[in-house]
Amino acid sequence: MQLPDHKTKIVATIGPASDTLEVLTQLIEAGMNVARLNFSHGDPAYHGAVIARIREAAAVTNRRVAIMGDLPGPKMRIGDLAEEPIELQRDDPLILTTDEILGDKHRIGISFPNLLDAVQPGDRLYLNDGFILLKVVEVKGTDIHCNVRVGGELRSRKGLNLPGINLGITAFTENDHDWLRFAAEHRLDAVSQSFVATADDILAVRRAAEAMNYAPFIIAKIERADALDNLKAILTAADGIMVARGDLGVEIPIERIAVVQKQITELANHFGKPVITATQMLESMVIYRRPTRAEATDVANAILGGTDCVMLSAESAMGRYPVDAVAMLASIATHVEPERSKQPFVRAMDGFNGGERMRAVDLIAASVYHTINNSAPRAVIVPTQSGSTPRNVARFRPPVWILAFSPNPATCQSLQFSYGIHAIQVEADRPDWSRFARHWLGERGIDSGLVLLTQGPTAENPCGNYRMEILELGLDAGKICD
Ligand SMILES: Nc1ncnc2c1ncn2[C@@H]1O[C@H](COP(=O)(O)OP(=O)(O)OP(=O)(O)O)[C@@H](O)[C@H]1O
Ligand SMILES: CC(=O)C(=O)O
Ligand SMILES: [K+]
Ligand SMILES: [Mg+2]
Repeated sequence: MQLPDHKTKIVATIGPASDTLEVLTQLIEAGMNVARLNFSHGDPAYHGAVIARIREAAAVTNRRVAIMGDLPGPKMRIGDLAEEPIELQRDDPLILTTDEILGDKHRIGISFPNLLDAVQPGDRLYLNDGFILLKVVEVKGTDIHCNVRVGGELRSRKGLNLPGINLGITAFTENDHDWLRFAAEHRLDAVSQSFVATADDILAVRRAAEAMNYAPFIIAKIERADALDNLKAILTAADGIMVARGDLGVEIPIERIAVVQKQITELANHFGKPVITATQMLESMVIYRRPTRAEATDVANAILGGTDCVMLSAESAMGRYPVDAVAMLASIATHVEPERSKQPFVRAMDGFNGGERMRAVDLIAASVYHTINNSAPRAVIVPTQSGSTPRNVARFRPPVWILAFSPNPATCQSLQFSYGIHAIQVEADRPDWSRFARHWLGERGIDSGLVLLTQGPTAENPCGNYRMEILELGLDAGKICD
């Protein structure tokens, strides 16, 4: 059994640069664990065809790949431009209109009628991830007259952000509902909801999915300021979380991104839920074969800080070097992970020391971690139904792989998001895991050294105790000891 040299998981957005069977196969071989489809771009027919090709590539390479559909949320975008790009200069007048037009450098369409009531003279509007700044001069009829404060190049369908202006809309929109149905029909493993503000936004997705008889792994994308006040509730409601730095870096001052990223990551580690660090990780690789020093360092710092996944957006969706970008993430992770300090362990335990009693699963996870540090086992085997026990162990970032044995295929797919966990689907839950594990390892030629095994109560064995076993392999060849 050959596992990768790195344990950080890799999410890659699939787009025109990467949607062929050939490139998808190469992305998987380079280390892509999760393929992200951004439903803000492309129609259902396009994404349907891409999903089929991702599954084909996974079958060809015999690797597990999860697919995540990114629900756009109430992101405002400009309409199409007659000619692009256009160049906006400082002090230019510019009209944003809710009229349906093909835009030019004087007047640009916006498909969001509420905007007329929400803005007033003096407000700041940002285009294209904050690169272009407009100031509102006046609102007249269906037009918002603006003045360009910071100019730049603009293309069709780029995003519009209004930091600090409440548009009174919830994250999960009708359009998202349609895309969720698409995700359900294609049995996607995960969906990520954009612009989450509260736990209710996640519950809305979950309830809508339930009504479709669909139970995806749900990722909350943190990209607006309000969400930062509700992080614990959002993490409780969601299955995982994403630091969506593209919009977040416009919605809050860009100077705060580093600290907010660290706080979200620590909290997710504490909750034992996976966290994805996203956007511009290797941005210059859209054009160049090598990343900048700053980008390579950003990826490394995200890993050192405890992220489960690193994500590519434009690099893999529309860049020149999608496969090199995935390989670069894998290589940085391989070099950085062994250098991680023990801090994440201490952090993940924070809060349990202040009087709060540790849960049995935490005690087991902590025991596994201590045992690993003193014995260098070959792997940790964690049978699981929901995936929560292996995630609880993984949050201490042990230096060996956690092999999660699960009879639940959805659980196996969802573990693609978790650092250091390799999921193995088994036929059924069983009362004799240690015997099964020995046999399973033996079949793969693993017949010496130590392997740790954890067990807890299960549906089949509700009275089972929480325990950690130490399997000493090959001590007594030929004799069946268990
Ligand atoms: N399916 C697709 N078809 C065409 N272009 C795509 C597709 N997916 C992504 N892209 C391109 O890659 C760019 C980067 O992807 P990304 O997922 O970051 O989208 P975004 O619109 O910038 O932001 P957000 O993730 O906040 O929606 C997009 O702006 C778009 O130009
Ligand atoms: C990924 C995403 O939506 C963002 O960074 O804004
Ligand atoms: K999106
Ligand atoms: Mg975003």
